[in-house]
Amino acid sequence: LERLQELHDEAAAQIEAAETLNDLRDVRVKYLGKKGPMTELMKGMGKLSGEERPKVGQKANEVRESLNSLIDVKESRLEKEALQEQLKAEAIDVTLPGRPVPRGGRHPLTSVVETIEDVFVGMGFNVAEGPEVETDYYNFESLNLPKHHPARDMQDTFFVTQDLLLRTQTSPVQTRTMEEHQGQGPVKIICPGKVYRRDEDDATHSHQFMQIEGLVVDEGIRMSDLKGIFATFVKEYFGEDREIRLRPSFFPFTEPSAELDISCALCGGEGCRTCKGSGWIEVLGAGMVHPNVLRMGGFDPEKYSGFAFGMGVERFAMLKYGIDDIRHFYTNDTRFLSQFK
Ligand SMILES: Cc1ccc(OCc2nc(C(=O)N[C@H]3CCS(=O)(=O)C3)cs2)cc1
Repeated sequence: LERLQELHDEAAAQIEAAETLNDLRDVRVKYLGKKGPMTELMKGMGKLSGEERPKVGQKANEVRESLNSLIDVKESRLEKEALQEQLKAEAIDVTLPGRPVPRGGRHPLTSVVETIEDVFVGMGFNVAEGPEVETDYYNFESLNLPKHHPARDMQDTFFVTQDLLLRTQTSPVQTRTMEEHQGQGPVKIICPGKVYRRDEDDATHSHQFMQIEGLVVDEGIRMSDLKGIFATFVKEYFGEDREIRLRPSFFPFTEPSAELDISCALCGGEGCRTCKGSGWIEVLGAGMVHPNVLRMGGFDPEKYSGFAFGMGVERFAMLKYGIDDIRHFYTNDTRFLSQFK
């Protein structure tokens, strides 16, 4: 009987000390299994006296039941703990913010072109595009720049062959569009696109840049139409409280010609670094289409008149975003580009 009690206490202690379900199973096999001490004891029952045998048998059953219930209790506790551990490990915090998905973005020049296009399309302009490799005729001659004109100078232009070149402005698209109209107005287009100049790159000059030119040809087009279109464009693009002014200028393809200034947004016209103290910022060039250009485009200058303009896209982007070096647009540095997502 003492032996049975010893066994019970020994096993109970190991059950209590068990840390995993495996430890517990080992204790059950060790004490209650076929080769365990309990079985050994039961084998010895035969040698006991008549009065002792039932007592030992009963004690043995009590020990076995007690150990089984101790094991069951411990087992369910270990299983509960294991489940708690698993739940904690696999817990998902559904309130966490989603992981950002890396995504691309528009190039700043693309978004400036699209914004300016929207304004002019809103005023009834169509968008026209054309080839970047152009003939000498469309890039120069049709724009009233006859052979040997200084603007054709080799130093400014990338020539592919004697007659083929990289366009220095998007004006050829306007000539091509006029030709397609067979002398019938109205023409009302803007021509965005890449242009190329054989020039040393620096903070404000790039050998490749973008332009948006425009052309309106119809009967009775006047300088006031030109001014009206720009008044609307500048207020929509640069803000309602911007003022505009036209300064006389010269271009071979327009007569009279002008340059358009807008009042400086930073100093409101007092003068600052951005507007070099003048209070005004030049944004584009324009003028009434030269009669020779109309004629070469197939329009009768006695019947039709028109105005045209040209603007540098990088200049608009640099004004809008406060960028100080034009080369940022073309070096594909994601530290620069990712600011415009
Ligand atoms: C048939 C045709 C007739 C006339 C045309 O006149 C296009 C014009 N461009 C300008 C002008 O100032 N352009 C510059 C602005 C900044 S820039 O990008 O460096 C080029 C004035 S009038 C075009 C096509």
